[in-house]
Parts: sequence; C-alpha cells; structure tokens
Amino acid sequence: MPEENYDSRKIDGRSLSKKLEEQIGKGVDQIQTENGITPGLATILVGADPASRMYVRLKHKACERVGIHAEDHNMPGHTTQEQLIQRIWELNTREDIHGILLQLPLPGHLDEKSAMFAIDPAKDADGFHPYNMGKLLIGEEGLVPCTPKGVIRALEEYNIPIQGKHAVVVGHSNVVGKPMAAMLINRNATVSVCHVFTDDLKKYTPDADILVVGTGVKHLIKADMVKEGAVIFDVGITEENGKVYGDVDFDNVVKKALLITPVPGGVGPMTIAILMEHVLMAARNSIL
Ligand SMILES: Nc1nc(=O)c2c([nH]1)NC[C@@H]1CN(c3ccc(C(=O)N[C@@H](CCC(=O)O)C(=O)O)cc3)C=[N+]21
Repeated sequence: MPEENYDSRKIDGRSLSKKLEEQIGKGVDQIQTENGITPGLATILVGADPASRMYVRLKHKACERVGIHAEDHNMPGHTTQEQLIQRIWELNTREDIHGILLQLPLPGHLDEKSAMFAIDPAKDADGFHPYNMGKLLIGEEGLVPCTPKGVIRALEEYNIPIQGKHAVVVGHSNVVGKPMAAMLINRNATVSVCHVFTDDLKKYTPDADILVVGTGVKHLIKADMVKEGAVIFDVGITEENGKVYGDVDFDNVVKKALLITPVPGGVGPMTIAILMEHVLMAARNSIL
C-alpha cells in the first residue's frame, strides 16, 4: 500500500505569510500616497550572534518586500546598558521610525527588562512592553507578541473555532506561552498552560483540540500525546548540525492531526508577517 500523503494537513506558513504581506504592502502604499508617511522599523542587535543576525536579516528582507523602511542598529557586544538605553531614547523621538525591535537575547551583562521598558509602547512592534502586555490581558489587543498573534491569524484563516475548545499551551514564556494563553482566553477557549515543571504532561496534551508548543525541546510531542483531529502549532526551534527541528515529532504526529505547522515553514514566517503588520499599525496610529 502506498504511503498516505498528509500534505493537505500542513499549515503552510510561507503561503499564509505571503498573503498577509500582500495586504500589508497595499496598506503601506496607501499610507504613503494618502499621508506621505513611509512606515519605518529600527532593529537593534547587540553583538554578533549568528542566529540573531539571521533572524534580523529575515525581518529586514520582509520590510523590503512590503515597502517598510528598515534600519539596522548593530551595536558592539561590549555596549553598556546606558548606551543601549540612549539609542532607544533616540529612536523613540524619531518621527520616521514607527517600530523599534530590540533583538533578544541580549548579551549577559545587559538587562533585557529595563531595556524593553525603555521602548515607547507606541513603537513596541514586538508587543513585549508591560503596557502592551497589560492591555492584552484585559482584552485590548493592539501591539501584541507576534508569534502567538500569528497562531491566532492562522486559526482564523483556516476557520478553526476557538470558543469553548480546549487549548493546551506547552511553554510559559513571556514571548509565546503567556501571551498565547491570554489571546486564547480572550476568544473564550478553555486554556491549560503546561511547562517544564508540569508533573505529567501526557495527562493534558491528549485532550487538546488546539495544541501550541513552544519549549525548545526537540520532538517533545509524540504521536501518542495528541488527540485524533487536533490542530497543532509548533513554535519550537532547535538547531542541530545546521538543521532546525521543532518541538513536535511532525512525521508521526501529522498522521493524527487535522492541521499542523511544520518547522521550518510554519509559524516562523507568520511571526515576521505580523511584525510587518505591527509597524504599519504603529505608523497608522502615529497620525491619529
Ligand atoms: N525582539 C525579538 N523579537 C523576535 O521576534 C525574536 C527575537 N527577539 N529573538 C529571536 C526570535 C526568533 N524569531 C524568529 C522569527 C522568524 C523565524 C523564521 O521565519 N524562521 C524560518 C526558518 C529560517 C531558517 O532557518 O532558514 C521558518 O521557520 O521557516 C525564526 C525565528 C524571532 N525572534
């Protein structure tokens, strides 16, 4: 018997993001012709970590595709906290910069929280500022973390109902797990949040209608841990010998999933498309 083809179960993040970028490109054209504004994003990268450089490059390429002005603020690895904050303050006052993205992680001698808090919440394209996180928690979703927003957008694109469903989020980070849980609660899902300290993960994941996994543990989720017909988002990235792996054992789990994101080509491209959307949103808000 030939091996069954599961391609139709794959959520193609690349084509979803392409569709989103086309809409954003139109929005960029519109604000340029009607308001004479070119949305601008400044990325700050401290040091020269190869993975971080690659991610920043992906963001700049996306800006190019949609017509957003992008500036690369590459600061040396020995940058002091004061110098970093100074640069953020300069960007806060720049009228042509609508989004500021401080690439994480920062070198160990720098304090990520106080640097993030220094970013003008109105320019917080990442949605990491406590003001924006607080708004998310009370159901006001403006600038919110891009990766979980990309998951919500994908659920909408595929017409997956959220209300009343059991969503299990594995991972409780500030960038994925916590904001993901808040967004799902805002849409009336029943949400369980599991993480590295959860005693018995297998007790929870098989009940998930929607499963979002972001732990950075390669192939943590096996086929026996998911329900038949689940919708699964793999937010994990583990690099090994130049290959990237997700948190889900895709080849086996796909056989039970209704829909599932691959790594790469899943939530990564969606994250970047949402970031573009946020810069456009911030530019629009700047003229209100
Ligand atoms: N302030 C801040 N904001 C971030 O958004 C942020 C950050 N810091 N630090 C690091 C993580 C990581 N991240 C990724 C985004 C897209 C892909 C992506 O599109 N990946 C491609 C694969 C690229 C490849 O490996 O060739 C994919 O999944 O298909 C990956 C990783 C954003 N991050």
